[in-house]
Amino acid sequence: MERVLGLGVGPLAAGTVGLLILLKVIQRLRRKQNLQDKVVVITGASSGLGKECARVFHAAGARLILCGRDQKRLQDVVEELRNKNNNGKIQTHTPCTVTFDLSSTSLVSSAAKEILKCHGHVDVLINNAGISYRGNILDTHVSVQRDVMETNYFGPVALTQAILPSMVDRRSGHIVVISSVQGKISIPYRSAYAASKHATQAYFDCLRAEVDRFGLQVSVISPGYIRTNLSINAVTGDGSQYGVMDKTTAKGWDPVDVARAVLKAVCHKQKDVVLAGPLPTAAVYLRALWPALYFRLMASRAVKEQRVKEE
Ligand SMILES: NC(=O)C1=CN([C@@H]2O[C@H](COP(=O)(O)OP(=O)(O)OC[C@H]3O[C@@H](n4cnc5c(N)ncnc54)[C@H](OP(=O)(O)O)[C@@H]3O)[C@@H](O)[C@H]2O)C=CC1
Ligand SMILES: CCCCCCCCCCCCCCCC(=O)OCC(=O)COP(=O)(O)O
Repeated sequence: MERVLGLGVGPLAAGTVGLLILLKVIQRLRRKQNLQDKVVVITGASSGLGKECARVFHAAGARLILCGRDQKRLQDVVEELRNKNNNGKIQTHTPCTVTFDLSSTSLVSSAAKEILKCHGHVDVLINNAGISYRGNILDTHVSVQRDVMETNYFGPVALTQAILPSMVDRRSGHIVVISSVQGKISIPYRSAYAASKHATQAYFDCLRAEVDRFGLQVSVISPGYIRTNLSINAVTGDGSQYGVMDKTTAKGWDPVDVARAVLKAVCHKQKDVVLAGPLPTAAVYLRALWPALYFRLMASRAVKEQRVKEE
């Protein structure tokens, strides 16, 4: 009898599992967004991760609107993409550019009007632009804390809120924000940056819940270190440029891999993605599950880093 049952249940179980996997694959394919001809806005498209996102989304056939503060650098990206050979399978488009400083709310709202004029609507908004910070809280002007918040938090908030009504009207749209592992955990000497990224995480989590009923998507991407000019461009406590390529940044992820992960998050409508190695990922869990130990580790990290600076 057992043998009969064994013979009967084995193939039945295997069949059920196979069917479930097939259903999952079909569900995934149905949910997958095709980017051909989609209107994709990328802030901070002149360098680093934003520029790689421009390459990846352009190759996928998206109609890009590239944003940054420097028209010449944006135009260089446009020229590069215009001259790119595609294999003919995907129709690519020459990107538009919109130049503005994210840290000024009034400039952002007029830029949003310009963005909407390009193609009449936006399918995907990638809030990527940002600036980092290096400094001791004791020596940091409050104005620096505010400035980082303006660029990293209020800028994306203002741009998102200016584009959002048109997405709600169309019952369609995807808002992406590039946060950081530092949107989930704070490490010493990054107060302004970590605070701006924590605020970003909170705001976009609220947004996701509020716009779900209109069929809109929100993705928060939290990368670890990426090989870009972020540390060079970082501000210090007195507002001057840090100007150093940190070892952690130089050894970071290739921005191409992060840009591909952003594309995947859009295609598969992923809500919250952490793109980091085992140690930062473990740190995120430790902060949530055993905060006292995490705080101890961070306090000794702060002392060690201070000692290195003083040597
Ligand atoms: N590199 C890393 O280790 C990590 C980066 N990130 C995040 O990735 C995002 C991209 O940074 P990354 O590519 O690394 O750094 P980069 O310094 O290379 O790029 C930053 C981009 O942001 C734009 N930008 C900066 N300030 C403003 C502003 N006030 N208004 C408009 N645009 C502005 C810059 O454009 P322009 O100067 O031409 O205006 C530039 O294109 C940031 O949000 C960063 O926090 C997250 C985790 C790790
Ligand atoms: C169960 C064992 C857990 C052990 C945890 C030990 C704690 C290790 C701390 C690791 C800290 C990782 C910090 C990662 C920071 C990071 O990746 O930031 C990404 C950025 O945004 C980089 O910006 P920056 O300007 O800081 O270069």
